[in-house]
Parts: sequence; structure tokens; C-alpha cells
Amino acid sequence: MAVYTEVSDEELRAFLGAYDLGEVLTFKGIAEGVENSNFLLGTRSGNYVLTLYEKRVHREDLPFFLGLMEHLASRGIACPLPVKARDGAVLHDLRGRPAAVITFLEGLWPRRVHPFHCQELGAQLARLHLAGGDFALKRPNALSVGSWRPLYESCDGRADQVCEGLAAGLERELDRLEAEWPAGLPEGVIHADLFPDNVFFRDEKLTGLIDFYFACNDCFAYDLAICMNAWCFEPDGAFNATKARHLLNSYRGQRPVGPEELAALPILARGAAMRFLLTRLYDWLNCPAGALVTPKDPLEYWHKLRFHQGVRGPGAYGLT
Ligand SMILES: Nc1ncnc2c1ncn2[C@@H]1O[C@H](COP(=O)(O)OP(=O)(O)OP(=O)(O)O)[C@@H](O)[C@H]1O
Ligand SMILES: N[C@@H](CCO)C(=O)O
Repeated sequence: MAVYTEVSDEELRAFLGAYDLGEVLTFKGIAEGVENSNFLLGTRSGNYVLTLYEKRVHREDLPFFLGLMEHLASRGIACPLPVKARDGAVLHDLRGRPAAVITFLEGLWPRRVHPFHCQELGAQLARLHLAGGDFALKRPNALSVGSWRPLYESCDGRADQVCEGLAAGLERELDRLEAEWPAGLPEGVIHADLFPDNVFFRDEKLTGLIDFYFACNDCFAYDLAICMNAWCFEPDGAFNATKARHLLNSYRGQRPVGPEELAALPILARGAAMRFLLTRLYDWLNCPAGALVTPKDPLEYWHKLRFHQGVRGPGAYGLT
């Protein structure tokens, strides 16, 4: 999250007039994150997060995201619940943007990832995939392979401003991903952005998942690849096969992963790295002046992508 759109006291009062949340006690912007404008909201009835949906979230997708949180919570996956206003709706407008209030989830996200975090994550990711099985709505992945070249082109040939040679490397990789992207793998609802800052823990136990605003229908193994990239590299860039083994094996303890899914992991991990590299590159080059946001480093994902380019099979991910 971040704050792109400020909300004045009067605007907040008018907006919350439609809810039964009680007197406002605290209200402050959350600097963490990069996608939407988020505020911590404390009222007489409890703590909430107020989100104004920004650039990448389309209004027509919000019923999917908010409905999915309700669905998963009803299936025992701890996640925030959208709060209904008195008119029964969870979505309203604030400063010209769609906005919603969701419940605040207790817990801390891991600043330093240990293998036990990956183990907890793997099992919960599989449970999420299973729990999404009977969710009625569908949403294709708007950030899958077909979107990467247009996203790259929207960076106007400026990739080399970030790193000399990046443009040529990305173009070669896009050709390869477009030619080899797997089809026909088992699919369903995936989170698609399950980074450490979206997973809360208390002691060594996972307590909840947040940030479902990229959730979509896509192959389950792609979600695993996203998590492997986000959780199994060390701060110095080294891949940690022990963490990957914990992640993959605890996932497999809840949902069997077929040989075709395992074989696809290296290319899926390259694609997952490309997806986050490109959104980061775009944001790096187009950071709005005055917004409370720290853009994330695109090159972190270029290094991850380069690692997977050298991988010959899923054995590199700690599997035997
Ligand atoms: N329901 C919630 N309960 C508690 N904290 C929350 C909740 N929603 C968001 N936060 C806090 O706000 C931070 C940013 O939220 P979130 O990850 O949803 O933002 P984002 O803009 O989608 O960013 P990114 O995708 O970069 O993680 C979280 O790391 C967490 O600290
Ligand atoms: N989790 C993403 C930001 C939200 O898309 C990243 O780290 O690039």
C-alpha cells in the first residue's frame, strides 16, 4: 500500500456517514506497499483498513476480490472481511475512486524469512487453492504472459536507464516466454501476489493473508513460482533451496502436484519474475511526484530471472 490520494477529515466523515462503525478515533496513511491508497482506521467498533483503489485495480474486478475474501474466510482461510455500509454494499466512492473498508488483521509479516515461514506458507497456499474451488466468480489473469510485452512497451524503451543491456535481455526473454509458456496445467483461483508483506504470523504460526487485489484464475503452479521468487532468495540474491524445499513439500502435503506442474516450475518462475520485474520497472519510471510510496527495485527481479534461466529442472528447487 501507499498513499496516492489524500482524504480530508470532512471527506472521511462524509464517507463513513454511510457506515455504522462508531466514532473515529484514529486515521492515518500506511506508507507500506505500492498499489493502492491505504489508511488505518480506528473507531469505537474496532480497527479497519480503508482502501482507495488506484491505477491497476479496475472497478469491475472489485466484486471478485471482495467476494473472494468473503468466500475464503467462510472456508477457514484467515483474511480481511469487507465491511458493509448501511445500504448493504461494500463498495462506495471516495475522492472519485472506488473505496472499501476491510477488517484489520492482527499479526506481523516476516522481515526476515526462515524455512519455517516457507513451510507454513506452502500449506496455506495449497489450502487457499483448494478453498477457491467452489468460488462462483471468474477473473482471467490480466498480468499473465500476453500482457507482458505491452507492459514492457509502455516503458517506452527506457529499460536501459535502469541498467545497461536490460532492454535487449528483456526482449529475448519475452520471445522465449511467449513461445514456451505452458498450457493445460491444473488451475483455479490463485492469490498471485503472496509476498512476505502479505502474510501475517504470530510466533511461528501463519495467522492470515491479505491483499487479494491481483487474485485471478490461473495455474496453481504459477502461484507457487511467485512465492518461490518472493520467499526463497536471500537478501544477497542467492537462491535458498532449503526454503524452496520447505515451501514445495508442505504445499504437496495438502495438494498433490503432478509431474507436469513440477517440470513447468522453471519456466513459470521465469514468467513470475518477468511479471514483477515489469510492473516494478513501469512504476520506477513513472513514480507520481508527491505520492507517499517507495518504488520497488526492478533489478531484484532481473537477478531472480537470470537465476532461473540457468535452471535445468525442478531438482534445483530442492526437490529429489
Ligand atoms: N487488513 C489488514 N490488516 C492489517 N494490516 C493491513 C491490512 N491491509 C493492509 N495492511 C497493512 O498495509 C500494508 C500494505 O498493504 P497491501 O499489501 O495490501 O498493499 P499494496 O498497495 O497492495 O502493496 P503490495 O502489493 O506492494 O504489498 C501491509 O503490509 C500491512 O502492513
Ligand atoms: N508485491 C509486488 C507489489 C505489488 O504488486 C512487488 O513486490 O513488486
